[in-house]
Amino acid sequence: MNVKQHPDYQDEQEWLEFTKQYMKIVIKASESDEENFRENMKDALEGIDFKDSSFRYMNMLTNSNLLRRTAEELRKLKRIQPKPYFARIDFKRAGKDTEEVLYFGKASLFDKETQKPIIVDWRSQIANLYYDGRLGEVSYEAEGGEYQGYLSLKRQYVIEDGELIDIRDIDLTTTDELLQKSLSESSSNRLSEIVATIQEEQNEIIRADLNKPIIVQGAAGSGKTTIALHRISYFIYTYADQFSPDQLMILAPNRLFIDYISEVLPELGVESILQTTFIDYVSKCIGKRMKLKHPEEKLIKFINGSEGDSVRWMSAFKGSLQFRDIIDRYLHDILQSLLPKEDLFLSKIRLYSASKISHLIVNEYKYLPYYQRVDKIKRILQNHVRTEKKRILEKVNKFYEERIESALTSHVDPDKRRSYVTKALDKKNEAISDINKESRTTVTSYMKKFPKHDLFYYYKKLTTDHELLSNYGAGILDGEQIKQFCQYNKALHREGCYEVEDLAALLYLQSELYGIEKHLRAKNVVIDEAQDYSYFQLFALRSALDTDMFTIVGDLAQGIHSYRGINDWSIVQNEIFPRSTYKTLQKSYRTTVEIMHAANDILKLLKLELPMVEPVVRHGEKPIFHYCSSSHKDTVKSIETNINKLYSEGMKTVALIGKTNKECLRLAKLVEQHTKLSVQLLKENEEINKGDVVIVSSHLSKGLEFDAVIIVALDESFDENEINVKLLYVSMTRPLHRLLFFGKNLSSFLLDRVDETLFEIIK
Ligand SMILES: Nc1ncnc2c1ncn2[C@@H]1O[C@H](COP(=O)(O)OP(=O)(O)OP(=O)(O)O)[C@@H](O)[C@H]1O
Repeated sequence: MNVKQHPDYQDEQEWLEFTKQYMKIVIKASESDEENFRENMKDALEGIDFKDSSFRYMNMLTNSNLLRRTAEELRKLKRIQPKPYFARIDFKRAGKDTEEVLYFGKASLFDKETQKPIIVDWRSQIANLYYDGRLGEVSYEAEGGEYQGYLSLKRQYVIEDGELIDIRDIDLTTTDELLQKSLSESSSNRLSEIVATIQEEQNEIIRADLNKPIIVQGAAGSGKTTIALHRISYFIYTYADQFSPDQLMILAPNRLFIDYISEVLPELGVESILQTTFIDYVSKCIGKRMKLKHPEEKLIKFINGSEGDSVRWMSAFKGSLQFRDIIDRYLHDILQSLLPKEDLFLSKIRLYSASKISHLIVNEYKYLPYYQRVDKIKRILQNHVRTEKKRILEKVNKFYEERIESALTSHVDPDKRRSYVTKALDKKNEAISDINKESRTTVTSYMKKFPKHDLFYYYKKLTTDHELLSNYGAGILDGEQIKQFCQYNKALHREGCYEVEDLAALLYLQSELYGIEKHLRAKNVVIDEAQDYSYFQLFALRSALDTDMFTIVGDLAQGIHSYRGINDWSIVQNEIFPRSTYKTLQKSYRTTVEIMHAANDILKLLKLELPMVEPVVRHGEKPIFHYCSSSHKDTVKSIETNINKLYSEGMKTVALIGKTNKECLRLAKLVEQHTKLSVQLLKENEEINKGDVVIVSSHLSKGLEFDAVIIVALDESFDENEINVKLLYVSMTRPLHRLLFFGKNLSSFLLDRVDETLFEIIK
């Protein structure tokens, strides 16, 4: 239907014009306010000097705050100007006669005179009425109360560059057309905000109790990444007064992924939030350089089946909560080693007993990391010595003064008297000088007796010292395991290396022994692709950050690091985040029904206890299998022809996925040699170039999406084992619209195990 045929077109057009005009006025006013505040600040700054009155200083601060707020407001309004709102509801509150008409957008705008909303922020409580999806009797919660009413209209708009393009009314029978439209659009390599089409089950997660951790098991393409980012936006909006965005942290699998999500954050009003990877974060916390083995090395060996079972269990063990238990036993003994055996003396007077100091370390300063407790003890002893020194000196003074006084008044021979007094004076001076000298060194030499080792010393000792590990590992590891573990770690240390699996323990030890700097202790954390974390990694993060305010999203079916990662969310919930809410997302929004059905058949091979993924109804072509020709040159030429065809059909982003980097490297060389395609061989720390055909390994493609994907197996097939199946499943769930395979046989992609009606074959 043409938008002009909509019965309310005229009214809607007028409202849009009014909103645009009003925004213009507000923007203009804010710009001139901004200018004024800037001028005021300049004046205040010019006049200010260090002796200046607090009035001028306050004036400058006020203006700078106002300037910041106005600038923020301006930025927000300018950002939403081309699309001021995306939806409307008509809602009659119970007991009221008139209906409220509310327009929802990405920021709020109020009529300055009446204080009535012109645009309501999508993150406000009342917006739930729009997202919850029902017409009729409804209710929503706000500020602790529940509000009832009647929802008579839910309407969506397509507005582009301030022009009203489409109006869609949603009733109980029509499906969400806007969602269908937005899903059928092509991707530009970047995630986008979805505020207009957030679905009910997604809305529940975005707005789930912000004071509790949440764990989300979501199918590939169910919107985990997207909604995690929307939850951050909602958090910032809700807690604008209590939290500043720099107290929030997103942990992503690699820099490529950070780049991929980073564009959508400003769109959601989320700025200056820490985005990092677990490896980078732990390195910063430790604050010392360490050589880390490239995590892919081990993964590749597992993919190729060339890594033995012993490495598998050790990798899993380093990420397990049993390893944490061993470290806890070890920490207990480290604490004991920090307790002094001797008392502290000054001039033979006992100032502090060892038991009192131990009591302070073990009980009073329990809230501090071990070595910070020791530092605190040092400060306390220094203060104590300072005050005690005065007292002791007074006592010494008094002692000699009394002696001298009585000598002076005695009747002994004057010469003897003189000699006695001189000696007494000398003794006094000597004693004073000794006390002064000793007071300067006593604490330092006392503190020297405390062992002082660094993090790596402690960790290395635990992981390579057979006797130590046998002691702490009793009941957890058997003799053979202890031997293997020590040998394996000794070999690593000989290379001067650590591996990713060591980082959980290192982070935990760092936080328990030395502490984490304040600016690194985020108050709220989002972890994406969390299935690749180990239990100990999550525990160490929670413990180091001293908060359980985590949003954890992941998909066990994509757990390609499951040899060391999570395979059961209930353990995470019960043992690490007991306050958490657990949610699942089974609907996939990314890909078509045809592609999802084929991917589901692959997923079945995993025998995981996860339900099959339900695609949102959007049809497309079946996946197509192409036989590779006997010459690689002809194969890549055929790939080129297919890619050009995909472009001509409107696909904007195309990726070639190979199983490993080695396969991709080979493919990239062949493509560059024999075709005219412009390609980018994607690396972990790179940005995606728009317009290039991306060549990416299956494990790195995790989390990304493209309009069309061609999975290629020149030399490396996907075998039927857990890790290969997961990599194939990840690769197959990357496309939005089209999926092609190029391989020697159907079995290269386990398609011989897939229902043959679900894909086509081209010879
Ligand atoms: N409610 C929605 N409206 C429109 N698009 C949506 C919606 N939910 C998800 N999408 C789209 O679906 C795609 C998949 O989303 P996202 O990447 O967040 O999923 P994911 O669960 O993190 O996937 P994966 O685990 O496969 O990486 C994205 O293109 C996203 O924009």
